[in-house]
Amino acid sequence: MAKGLIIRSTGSWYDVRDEEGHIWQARLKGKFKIKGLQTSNPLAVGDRVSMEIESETENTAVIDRIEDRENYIARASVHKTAQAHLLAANLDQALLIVTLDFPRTSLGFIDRFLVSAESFRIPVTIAFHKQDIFDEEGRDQHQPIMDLYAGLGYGTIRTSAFTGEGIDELRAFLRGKITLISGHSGVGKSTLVNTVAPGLELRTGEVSTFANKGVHTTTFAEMFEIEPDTFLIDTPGIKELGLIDMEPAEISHYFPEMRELLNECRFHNCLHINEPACAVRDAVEEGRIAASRYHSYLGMLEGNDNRR
Ligand SMILES: Nc1nc2c(ncn2[C@@H]2O[C@H](COP(=O)(O)OP(=O)(O)OP(=O)(O)O)[C@@H](O)[C@H]2O)c(=O)[nH]1
Ligand SMILES: [Zn+2]
Repeated sequence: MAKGLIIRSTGSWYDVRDEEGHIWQARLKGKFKIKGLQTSNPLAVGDRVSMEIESETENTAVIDRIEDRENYIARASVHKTAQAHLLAANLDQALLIVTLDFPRTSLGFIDRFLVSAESFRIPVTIAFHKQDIFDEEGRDQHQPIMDLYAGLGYGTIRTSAFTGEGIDELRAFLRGKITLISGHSGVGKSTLVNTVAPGLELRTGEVSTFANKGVHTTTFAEMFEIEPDTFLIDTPGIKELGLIDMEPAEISHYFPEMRELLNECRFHNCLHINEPACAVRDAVEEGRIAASRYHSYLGMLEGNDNRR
């Protein structure tokens, strides 16, 4: 019996890293029931499991137990069934890479990601990348946006793969943790990861997934060990990270600045649109809640998906 961490999933086979760092090819034991969450796939990257070694020579094992998850991320199943598709489990934190230009990441996209992460209880740090591109004025324009998110409890960091700005800080942030890395196409995710972990190719031989520019047809996440006990998760499906089964009245619970006012609205099921005596709308009018955040909120209520 050995304990391990799932670092890769291809559907029915899993790569499981044992405590010595050896990687086994493992399958799930025939009759295996997981209580609780109904998902279209039973296990995901980041799951901690117990396994029985099957063959030392063929390097195979059989998974017979899974430890309770701290958290997980999922997205609506591609086949539109009621079941969610599990993307990854036991994440310590997420790093959202954004660029205020070249290309511009919209605040709506950032807010949507933050709401999803809040719903999955994953703390987020936002990297404002490609700092080298901006002149002094452009750098200054970052500050109110960074202050907004820092004020809401999110980490913020300025980074550049070309000047090295923020790279040491980023390394320290990642050390010893399992981190989900996300950002839309073109923000420089691959470049940043390769700058933070230049030896990644040598260590995993799997870096192609990070650099892969193709259409993401696979929906299986992969975990990269960039240094001992420091893992990055790249989930192909993360761009689809949706507001799974989120009731309209629930969305404001995932805006920290709205959450703390909810008891002050007259109606307990207030949607903060045009109800009387709404504490959230008062806060927006008085500038205590940023207009951009409220705008994102209304967009999510309307089912606007802000994916671009
Ligand atoms: N100026 C500047 N450009 C950068 C920086 N980091 C990455 N880039 C450039 O941004 C472009 C996109 O970088 P990638 O690393 O391929 O971006 P990606 O986010 O992985 O993109 P996808 O693979 O499409 O998801 C490339 O031309 C990079 O050279 C940076 O810090 N500064
Ligand atoms: Zn209200």
